[in-house]
Parts: sequence; structure tokens; C-alpha cells
Amino acid sequence: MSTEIAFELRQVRKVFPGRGGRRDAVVALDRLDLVVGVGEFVAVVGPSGCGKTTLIDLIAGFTRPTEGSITAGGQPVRSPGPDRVVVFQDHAVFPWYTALENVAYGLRRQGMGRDRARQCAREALNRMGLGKFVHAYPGTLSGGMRQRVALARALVLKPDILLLDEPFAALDAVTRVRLQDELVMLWQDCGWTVLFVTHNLAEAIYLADRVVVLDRPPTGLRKIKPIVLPRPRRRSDARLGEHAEHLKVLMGGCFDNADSEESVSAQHDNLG
Ligand SMILES: Nc1ncnc2c1ncn2[C@@H]1O[C@H](COP(=O)(O)OP(=O)(O)OP(=O)(O)O)[C@@H](O)[C@H]1O
Repeated sequence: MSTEIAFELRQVRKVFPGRGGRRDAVVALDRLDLVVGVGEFVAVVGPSGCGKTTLIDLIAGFTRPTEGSITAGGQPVRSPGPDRVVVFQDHAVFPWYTALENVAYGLRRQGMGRDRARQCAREALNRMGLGKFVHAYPGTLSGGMRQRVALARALVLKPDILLLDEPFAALDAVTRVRLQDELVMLWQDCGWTVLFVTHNLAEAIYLADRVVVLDRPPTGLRKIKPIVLPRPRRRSDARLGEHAEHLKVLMGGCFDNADSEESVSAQHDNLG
């Protein structure tokens, strides 16, 4: 693992004000510490409402923490930036643009000329196996193909940090495992730091170097579990199942919470 830090959250708290003021305010994250090294693949699991999407939004810079600090590449995160790209479960592509136009869109927004942007987009779509579908509209593509377009959009932007919010949740099982493997290959080729939110423990363990187990506040961070298994991983590897059993126990709450939290300094030590 790299000793360089890709992004870091310190004592991050996010409170959404309720309609009735403070009384029904929602604490989405509370005192969260997380340090992720450059090039790491980190998965985040936890029950619905524990703040996984909020975590992605904060790192992306879509929203600001109520308290605490977030840095990416050593700089405070104050707004979205080209170093951080998000891939969502759906709504990730514009239905009124072709696959090519969708992928070229971000590059055009960054000021790249039309022809160059389209060339880069074509290369990314080729890489994602969609070379024959560059002029197709998302509505005519399968769910898996649409997510490939979304990944191609991320690919062309060459981010340092890729944030994925349940990107494969809506896909059938066969497409899902295929895209998991394609994502791992892209991650290895591109040197991204990845934060991957999922409800699927097997997916988290298969993909990640470390799995962050979140719970709803006030519990928050339950555990950061390293998955020390060689790559390429085999889905038939019994050790994946052992890790999954362990995580299920953690998520069931059958452990000493205080004992399992990992402080920022311990996370720094682990990066070293
Ligand atoms: N814009 C918002 N305004 C008010 N409350 C919000 C807002 N966004 C999120 N919340 C609340 O913050 C908490 C965390 O939400 P978040 O979407 O981050 O959880 P999650 O772990 O991603 O959930 P899921 O697994 O169901 O997607 C929830 O209680 C949610 O209702």
C-alpha cells in the first residue's frame, strides 16, 4: 500500500437540518475519521441510512461537512474538482446524448476541443467494449452497457479518486461480476484511488483492499477490515467467505465497538 494519502476525513460530522428546525435534524455522519492511501481500493458497507452516500457526497465536494475537515491530495475539499469523479447507480448518463456525447461531455466542460474530446471518448468506449455502440442512446442500451458508459465517462476524465455509489446494484448477477472484474482491471491500469459503496458484502470483499463498516450515528465507524488476499482474486477462494462471515458478525453488532474503532493515527500507521 502507498504511504501517500489520497484523502482524509477528520472528525467529520454531517447534520441535515429538518423542516422543523433542530428538533428533527438528521445526523448522517458523526466524528468520522478515515484515511485512504493513494491507489487503495476501499469499500464501504453498512445498513441503510448509515451515511454511505453522504460520505461520497462530502468527498466529492457536493456538500460540506457541518464539522471536521476533509482533504484530498493534501488540499481541503471545498467543492467538486476534476481530481474526484463519482459514478452512481443510475441517472449517471444523459438520456438525450449518445454514448459518445455522454463520454465527451466532461472533457468538453473541461475545455477540450470537440474533435479531441470525441476521439478520447471513442477510445474510452472501445476500452469498455462499446466500440460498436458509440452512437447509441442510453435508452437503447442494457443496464450493464449504461454502467460501462458511466465508467468510460470516469475513465476519460483521468481522476485521482473514483467514488462509486452502489454502481452495480441494479445489474443482473452475471453482468455484475463481469463489471466488477472490469473495474478491478481499470483500477489497476489507471492507478485510481477507489471508494466503493455497496450493500453487498461479497462484492466489497472481492474488490477491496480494506472494507469500512459503518453504522448509523451515534455508532458510526465500526471497523476497518483489511482484506489481505492476493490478486487476481478467485471467487471460489474460501477465504472470501471467511471474511464475509466475520463482517456479518460485525454488522450484527456482536462485538465491542470501542475496541474496533481505528483512530486517525492508527490509520496513518497502517498506511506506512
Ligand atoms: N439532503 C438530505 N436532507 C435530509 N436528510 C438527508 C439528506 N441526505 C441524507 N439524509 C439523511 O441522512 C442519513 C444518511 O443518508 P445516506 O443517504 O447517506 O445513507 P446511506 O447509508 O447511503 O443509505 P442507503 O444505503 O439507503 O443508500 C439518512 O437518515 C438520510 O435520511
